Amino acid sequence: MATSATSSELPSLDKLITSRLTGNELEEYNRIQYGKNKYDELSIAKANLELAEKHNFEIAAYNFPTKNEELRSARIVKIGVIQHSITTATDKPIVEQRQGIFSKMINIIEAAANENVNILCLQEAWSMPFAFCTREKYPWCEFAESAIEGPSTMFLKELAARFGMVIISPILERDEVHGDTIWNTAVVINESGKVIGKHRKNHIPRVGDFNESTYYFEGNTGHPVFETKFGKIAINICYGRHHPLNWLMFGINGAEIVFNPSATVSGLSEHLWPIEARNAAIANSYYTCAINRVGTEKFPNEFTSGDGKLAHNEFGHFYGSSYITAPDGVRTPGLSRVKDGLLIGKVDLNLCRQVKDKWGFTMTQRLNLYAESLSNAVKNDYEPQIIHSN
Ligand SMILES: NC(=O)NCCC(=O)O
Repeated sequence: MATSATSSELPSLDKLITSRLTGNELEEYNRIQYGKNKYDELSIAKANLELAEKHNFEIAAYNFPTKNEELRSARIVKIGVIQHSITTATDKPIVEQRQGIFSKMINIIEAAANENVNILCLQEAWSMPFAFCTREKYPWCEFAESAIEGPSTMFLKELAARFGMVIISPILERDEVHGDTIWNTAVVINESGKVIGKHRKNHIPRVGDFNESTYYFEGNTGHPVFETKFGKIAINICYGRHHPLNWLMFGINGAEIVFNPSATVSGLSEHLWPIEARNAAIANSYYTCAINRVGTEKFPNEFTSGDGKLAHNEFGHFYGSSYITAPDGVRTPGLSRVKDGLLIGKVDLNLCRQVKDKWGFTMTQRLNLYAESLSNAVKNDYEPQIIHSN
């Protein structure tokens, strides 16, 4: 009922390229397409490769070399992102489904810790199936949990403290204090295992089978940037990646790394995936990390979404392909389209300012021009600025 791609799924776009091109052609492809003729791949500890082999996940790590400055010391941080499939059929008890995911995550998080990852982000709604396609309230609402003391937070708090790692945990949140409302939320846990805050998804999709608006409303937490021991981080949850102003506000608030935990399927968005988070890194002079689920999730009852498709009970293929982009637009290859994975980027946060100095995007962005234009554009009597030919 759960997981794994069909045998016809392409395992990896990047591997397809590297299996077809060699030598100078491959270097030219990489330079033009990804910004660097050769990736600076980091070696992975043998024990970790064995762990990955044993538990069937991919592990890859890349360095983003950055020029040393005279007056500021380098601010080297290891970022980790995890993509994973669900483990258990979606008609099994909730606790069993959640525990299945916890059990596999322990191995991947341990691998991240062994590679000295400082900040780790998981995928959207990581501890449950992405059941919002169904529009059924039960049992799916029962997965919603407290951001402070729900099972996912308790599980990750312990690991964050044990490994001295900041962990971002995107969950389905139940706010019991405020009307038992449900939210799509990323919880930020610091390296001591303390919840330092949360961000709620700002933009909720109403496209295809993404019937999330049946369950939760647009977030009410603005654009928080969390100042952690390892840098200033923010989270732009999934569909927010289609909204340039959402990315912009995290930049204005000083983010150095913006994570984009997502759940999206190949029929809908795969051609957009390599562009949006990468473009945001370029436009806002920060690092971005695009993280997608993997596998095909199947639900007990058929559903429709008013788009002419016949009733079905599979959401489609979550294509993984998580990747990291630096502020200069250089990116890593993507993780697999079909397999769980841990992707690590060793970055120097000084690059954010170096790119601002070089390209001047923050200096030239004309915020007050747009503030004025936008405040006019939202008025009911706004007349679009169109010059007619006659
Ligand atoms: N989870 C989510 O917001 N998905 C919407 C589809 C997309 O943005 O590609």
